[in-house]
Amino acid sequence: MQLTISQRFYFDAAHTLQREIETEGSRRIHGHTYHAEVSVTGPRDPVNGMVLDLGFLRQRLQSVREQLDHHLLDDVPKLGTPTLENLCSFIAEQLSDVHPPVSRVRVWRDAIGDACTLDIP
Ligand SMILES: Nc1nc2c(c(=O)[nH]1)N=C([C@H](O)[C@H](O)COP(=O)(O)OP(=O)(O)OP(=O)(O)O)CN2
Ligand SMILES: [Zn+2]
Repeated sequence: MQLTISQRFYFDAAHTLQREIETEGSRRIHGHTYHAEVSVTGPRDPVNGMVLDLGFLRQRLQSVREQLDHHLLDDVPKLGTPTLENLCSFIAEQLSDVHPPVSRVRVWRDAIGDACTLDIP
């Protein structure tokens, strides 16, 4: 039986973005509060009854958060253009050694309802 556990974190960060619409406001440095949810899918360990200790996942998410929170996302190494899409793949890459593996990363901004979901088969 496969089960999915998940954990959320948030970070406040600034960025700029080159776009074809709403160009001026996006090009200026501005900030957002981002929320992220990371899911891990796997079987339960028969001894401890856990897919993965959520405390372990929390520690890993804290180290990802430290790379993003109160940073200018344009300058974060390996992130690329600071879009929701690239934030999903950056977070997944940072957690690529977690076992059982990360099955989904979701990043969203509550203020305007924007969201991106990366499903990892
Ligand atoms: N496919 C994507 N499209 C857009 C992304 C993205 O990450 N992926 N990101 C943006 C921008 O971050 C943009 O700043 C959002 O701008 P806007 O819709 O104008 O929202 P506000 O900055 O006004 O929102 P507040 O959070 O209320 O300040 C655009 N497109
Ligand atoms: Zn923005």
